[in-house]
Amino acid sequence: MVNLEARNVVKHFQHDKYRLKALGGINLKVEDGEFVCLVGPSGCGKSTFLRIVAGMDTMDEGEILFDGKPVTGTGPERIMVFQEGALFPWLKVSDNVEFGLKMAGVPKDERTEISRRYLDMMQLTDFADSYTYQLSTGMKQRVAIARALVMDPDVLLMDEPFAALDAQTRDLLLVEMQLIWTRTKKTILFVTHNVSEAVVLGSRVAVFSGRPSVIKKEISIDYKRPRIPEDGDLMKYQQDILAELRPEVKKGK
Ligand SMILES: Nc1ncnc2c1ncn2[C@@H]1O[C@H](COP(=O)(O)OP(=O)(O)OP(=O)(O)O)[C@@H](O)[C@H]1O
Repeated sequence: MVNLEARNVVKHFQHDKYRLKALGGINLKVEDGEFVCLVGPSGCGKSTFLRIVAGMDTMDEGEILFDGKPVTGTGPERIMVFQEGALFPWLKVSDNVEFGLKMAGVPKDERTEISRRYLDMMQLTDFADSYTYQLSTGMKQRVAIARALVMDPDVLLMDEPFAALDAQTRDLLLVEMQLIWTRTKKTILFVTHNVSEAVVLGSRVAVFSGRPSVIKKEISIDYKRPRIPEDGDLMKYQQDILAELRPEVKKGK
């Protein structure tokens, strides 16, 4: 079943006197429980598109449908996972994870039970009472993911969440992310500039063209999980994506 659909999404930005057309008509259908990675040249509008899907930014033309209904703003069914920097340093890890539930008026006992479950899933139980500044970057990123997951959204929107991580931590999180997806069956839209990351995570990869961007090609990754970046059989998919991407990056230069 399709639960998220972008129809001809167009977005301009004003730069002094120049009106920049960022999104040139994005069309994308995402089935319930799919993991779709968005790749494209720098500045093509991936983050802009994700913000529009989240309801945090508006579009000039087109529409986003969730379960067939137009999206008109933010909603609890679509949650953006912010970078680890968006955590609250004055709150303990458990309170960071519970924050959205508290805002939603969920009673303390229930909040604690839910956050314990996700802290366990993210292997953070021993750090529940620590402050976020006492954690490594990878651990903070896991807190940020747990904070989104506790809200039990249908759709998780992730904008380059692993970009600031060292290679080893990223490899661990790539495996964890696949386990989380398998366990929770969430629909995930994941922006990355890293093609290897996209083929490891995605059940499908959508390649954006240069600005004004459209989705140039969608590539299904039908391959067993959990996947690791070193798996040589994934190279074929990477090459297909890079063949689409290279001319777009060159055009932009
Ligand atoms: N608030 C804004 N005001 C003006 N222009 C903007 C704004 N946000 C984005 N843009 C422009 O829109 C285009 C798309 O930006 P966006 O950040 O969505 O691209 P991206 O594909 O996510 O890039 P990257 O991969 O480098 O993060 C860029 O040319 C950028 O300059």
